[in-house]
Amino acid sequence: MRILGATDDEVDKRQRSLSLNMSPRNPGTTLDLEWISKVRVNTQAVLKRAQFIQRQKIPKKQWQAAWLLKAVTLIDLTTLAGDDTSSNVHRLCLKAVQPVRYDLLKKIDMHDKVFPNHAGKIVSTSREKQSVTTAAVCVYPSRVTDAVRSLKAANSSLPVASVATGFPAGQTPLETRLQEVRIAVSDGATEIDIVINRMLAITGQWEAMYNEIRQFREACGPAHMKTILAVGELGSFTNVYRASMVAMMAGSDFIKTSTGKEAVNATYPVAIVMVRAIRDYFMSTGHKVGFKPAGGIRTAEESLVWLTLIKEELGDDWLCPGLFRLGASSLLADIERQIYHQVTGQYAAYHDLPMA
Ligand SMILES: O=C[C@H](O)COP(=O)(O)O
Repeated sequence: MRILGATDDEVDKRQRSLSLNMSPRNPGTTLDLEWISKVRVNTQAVLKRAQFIQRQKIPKKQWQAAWLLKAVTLIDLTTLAGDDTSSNVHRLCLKAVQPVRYDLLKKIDMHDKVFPNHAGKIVSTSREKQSVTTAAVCVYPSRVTDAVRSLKAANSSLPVASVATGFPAGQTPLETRLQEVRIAVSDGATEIDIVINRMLAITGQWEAMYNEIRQFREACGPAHMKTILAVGELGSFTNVYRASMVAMMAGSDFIKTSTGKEAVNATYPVAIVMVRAIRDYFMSTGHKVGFKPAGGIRTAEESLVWLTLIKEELGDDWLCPGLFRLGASSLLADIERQIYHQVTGQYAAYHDLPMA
């Protein structure tokens, strides 16, 4: 997988010039159907690469604590349940603002370190001067106002992400899906996680898919758009690559693996295909698109494999909230337990750590 029709010299030259002139958002491009139709993904090569990534050594001791904290700052802390209420969204927001116990951070001298958020700004609460936060909270459109209110009360500028466009199936009329995006933005969401129309991707209607995503991008206005491909329902790696590329050409700021509601969610092989598409798109256009694996990511160890995958495939530039997120509803609890273990040498009981 690489730029079609470009020589190695051209690619090198382009990469050098692009690193000096980056655009913060992806404006998209015209739809290049020739590129899409010529793509073929080598399944064996993808599987081999995914195995290699999984076999990489995981950092130990204080390095592990540092990597785990980094993972925390990249989480879109999510609740997407039918029984979500303003009170569990409030609890989620408080956990996002203070994801790791203050005394644990203090013991590893990380209580006053600052981390840039997706916009390169420093996020902190005035009360505790706590600077380790998650990257964002992610909720259903009806809960956006609750999240905005809770974060404001906590004096936090953390972004609120809203899923939209008939999440998770995307099987509602286009006008309804567009209206859902507009409402979430006007309620205060600054990030919108749209789902693609899988029917269009499965049947190869790339132009129609491109046009829909373009309209979602317009409806998002200034809000950053993450496009969920629901990879477990796309049938093949080649289709995943094609859908990734079409989504980026249509102006997605991020491409995201899954809703968390499909039978197969974020897997390493599918991530390899998506990040190679991101790299090819960057080399061809100069626009950096972010990547968000989501769905079924539960353990601290998995989070370290995800960081390794990004570091190996896209480089350190991508390891920031502006270009990488972990979408997860229950990952943070395990990471905090591991940090507790690193700091105290003991395993935390459930009552030792506040819940999300
Ligand atoms: O977008 C995020 C996903 O819905 C989260 O999935 P999860 O509940 O399996 O962590």
